[in-house]
Amino acid sequence: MKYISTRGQAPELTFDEAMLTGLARDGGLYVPAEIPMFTSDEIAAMAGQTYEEVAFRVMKPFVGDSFDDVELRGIIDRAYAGFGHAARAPLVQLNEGHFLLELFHGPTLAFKDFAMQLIGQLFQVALKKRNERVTIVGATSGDTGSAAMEAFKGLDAVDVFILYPHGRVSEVQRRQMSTPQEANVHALAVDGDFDDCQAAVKEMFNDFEFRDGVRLAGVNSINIARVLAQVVYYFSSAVSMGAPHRKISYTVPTGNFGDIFAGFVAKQMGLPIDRLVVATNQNDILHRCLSGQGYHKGDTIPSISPSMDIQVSSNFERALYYAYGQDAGAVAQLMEELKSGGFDVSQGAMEALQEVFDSGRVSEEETLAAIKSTLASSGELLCPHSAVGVKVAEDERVSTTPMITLATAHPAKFPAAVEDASGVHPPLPPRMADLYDRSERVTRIGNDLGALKTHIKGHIAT
Ligand SMILES: Cc1ncc(COP(=O)(O)O)c(C=O)c1O
Ligand SMILES: N[C@@H](CCOP(=O)(O)O)C(=O)O
Repeated sequence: MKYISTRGQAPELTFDEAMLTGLARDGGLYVPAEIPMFTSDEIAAMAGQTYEEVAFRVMKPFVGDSFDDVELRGIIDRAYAGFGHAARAPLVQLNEGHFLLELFHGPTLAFKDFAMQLIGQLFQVALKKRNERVTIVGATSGDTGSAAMEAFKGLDAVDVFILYPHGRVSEVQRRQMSTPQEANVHALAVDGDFDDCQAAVKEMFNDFEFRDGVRLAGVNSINIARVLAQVVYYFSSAVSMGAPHRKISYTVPTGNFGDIFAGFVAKQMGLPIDRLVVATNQNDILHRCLSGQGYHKGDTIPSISPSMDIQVSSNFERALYYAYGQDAGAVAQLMEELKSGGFDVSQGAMEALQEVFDSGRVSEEETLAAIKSTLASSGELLCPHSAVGVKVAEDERVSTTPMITLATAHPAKFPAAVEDASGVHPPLPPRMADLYDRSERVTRIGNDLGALKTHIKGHIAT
């Protein structure tokens, strides 16, 4: 299996090379040169298998020769051993035809753990074989950062620097990033928003002297391995609902478009997904774009679903690549236009996007109301991001196809908003009960690329 850049000017790589490379050297994002397809029989045979077995079958064609079967099975088993639910990603019913896929039973209580725990293991094995070390720099609006620190803390061959927007993550998210005491993980509170953090990471990748000097790697959804690991739970959930003999739709609380892009990949692999519904909060650039208004940046407005406070949605580039018929030149041109504020999507590409994706936007009041009404009607306490998804799913459901909404984080990560909406204070799981007593270690830093690079170079273990 080979991986190619959405902008067409970077070398073709194998799975492990693409994973360790992160951003392509032409500024684009790696995608599989060909998306593998499963037959109906192969999909049907996944029913009743463990999550780990489904992960093996789904990941194997993407991994190719980069890891042998014994290595891959061991990696998958270690990745999910620490999850707090035997099913890993359990489905619960909210009402007739509407189900919730709980993706928050991992070590940091968000869906990011599914991919991050896996790539933590993949990195370890790959770096050991190559006898190399890397510097991971990541941007987070709260959840990627804590998941990355958890997956990579204490590893010899990796230093991790996580940039998060100062004052714009929840207190639990901040403490999850600032309290690990392992010397190889570093939390950097940047004076800016998530888009500033993500832009800084991409600029570091585009500065080849810095990139090669520190041997830069990325674990944001820039990294194709991250996105592919998220394909697995579309398969595990769909087969448990009757796929391939039944179509399923998904609603996905969306920010950087990685999670829903994983759903797009699952659909291309033959999973009978009917609609993929993008649910946004008031930072609704994706909803506006999918409604035909072009992709034009606005200001990021802080919300009660802070992990989705994103304007430049990194993986939308991958969706555009397919919508433009894999025309890398067209994608490169659009990304050039984005630097000056945005672009309009051609009619053909818009039709291709709308053939797969629907979208909806949810206000702050509606998010609070969705938390309250879902608790009353089903007993499920939602985090604000999942509530955005549930609200859009309820609005968008027009067919008899079952709808699965992805519950992307545990309510205890956002206790203030959840309590405000429902009157219920969601407790942290017992293993994290002392989070507020642990000492914090964080560096406050300006939104200044030079200062960030200097800080990182000065704190890498040699
Ligand atoms: C809790 C939560 N929900 C939803 C999202 C949006 O996911 P994506 O960025 O993959 O669109 C994020 C951030 O990634 C998140 O942390
Ligand atoms: N919401 C994310 C933003 C980064 O997304 P990623 O999927 O590209 O890592 C977060 O929680 O950090």
